[in-house]
Amino acid sequence: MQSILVVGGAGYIGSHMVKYLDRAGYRVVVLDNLSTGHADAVRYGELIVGDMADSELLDRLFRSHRFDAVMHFAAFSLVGESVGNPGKYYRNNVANTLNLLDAMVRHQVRHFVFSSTAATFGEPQSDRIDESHPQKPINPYGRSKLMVEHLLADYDAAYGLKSVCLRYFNAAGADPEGELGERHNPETHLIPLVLQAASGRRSHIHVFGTDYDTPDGSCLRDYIHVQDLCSAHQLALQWLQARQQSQQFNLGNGDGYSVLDVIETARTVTGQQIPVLIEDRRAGDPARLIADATFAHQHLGWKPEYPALEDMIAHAWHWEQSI
Ligand SMILES: NC(=O)c1ccc[n+]([C@@H]2O[C@H](COP(=O)([O-])OP(=O)(O)OC[C@H]3O[C@@H](n4cnc5c(N)ncnc54)[C@H](O)[C@@H]3O)[C@@H](O)[C@H]2O)c1
Ligand SMILES: O=c1ccn([C@@H]2O[C@H](COP(=O)(O)OP(=O)(O)O[C@H]3O[C@H](CO)[C@@H](O)[C@H](O)[C@H]3O)[C@@H](O)[C@H]2O)c(=O)[nH]1
Repeated sequence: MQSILVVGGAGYIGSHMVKYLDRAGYRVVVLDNLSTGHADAVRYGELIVGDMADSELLDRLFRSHRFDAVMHFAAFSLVGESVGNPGKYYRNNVANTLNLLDAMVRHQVRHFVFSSTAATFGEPQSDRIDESHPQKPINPYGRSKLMVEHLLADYDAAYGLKSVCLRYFNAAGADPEGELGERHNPETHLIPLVLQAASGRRSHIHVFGTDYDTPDGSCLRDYIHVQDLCSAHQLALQWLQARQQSQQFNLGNGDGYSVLDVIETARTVTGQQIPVLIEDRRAGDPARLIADATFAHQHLGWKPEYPALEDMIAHAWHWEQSI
């Protein structure tokens, strides 16, 4: 049985990954400092509460377990916040990740799956973004993730640490079985906020900008179901172990939905009024981010199970009503 260390496994995407790995027959250990995650989101495997900045803890952890690979979800990940507080992002996302990688090198764990992001690309120069698209991030969050991509290339060359960087577009939805979902506090992501407005937990949803160069003036994003991210991670790990080659993959569905499209779809799914207030643009937001994930389809054999925005919103709505 393979043993995987999931760093950040108490968070939104990480907790779904832990369940997915457990179901797929892996042994899972989670390291999480619970800064944005929840202990009760770790329903499977073992939770160790601690910080990846703590080298002594990492040494103990790597000594007491024989990990076949590390999946790394731990980061701060809010675009707007990163513009106002860049040090927080570079410290946790870059310096602390470096600490984790150094521990892996010390303990000779050679396979690493990294949560990168569409935010490493910046303003797109083509309708859909594939792996050859230039990476020119326009906010500190995107730059922090791109720095890790660069240092992973250097750690492969120097120490033979092989990695897969998965550049997710906008993660959405919840566990189709209803056991897990997105629970950020404060919440800043569009879909959970829209659903809080639908359930009456909020009076309305703000739309950040309707003057972008897009069909309805609001930003376009490519939403990907969290469960489909999980399947991509497992395939990427298998690919890495078979090929022993570092690689980057973009993960999205290739469809751009505007903020107003998301609100309209949520009205249909929930049957609720969702009052809207138009606001100024939010700092650091690119107008459109849409993936070309052909490479992941071809090389990983990845096929999203829930590509429809309606399904993502329906699963998130089920979760919203259960909490
Ligand atoms: N949510 C998205 O749409 C999206 C899109 C692209 C990339 N990503 C990336 O995916 C990853 C997971 O995102 P998420 O939405 O699940 O975020 P999240 O905030 O829900 O989860 C992150 C987890 O990491 C933990 N953590 C943070 N710093 C830590 C540290 N120093 N030591 C130990 N644990 C720490 C947090 O407590 C939390 O449980 C992040 O790296 C994020 O940048 C997310
Ligand atoms: O109350 C809100 C919240 C968001 N938005 C807009 O909705 C879109 C999506 O925003 P959000 O859900 O906050 O996600 P992003 O800022 O696009 O970032 C997500 O998606 C990125 C990849 O595309 C990841 O890297 C980030 O970690 C993840 O937070 C953006 O245009 C926002 O301006 C609103 O209009 N009103």
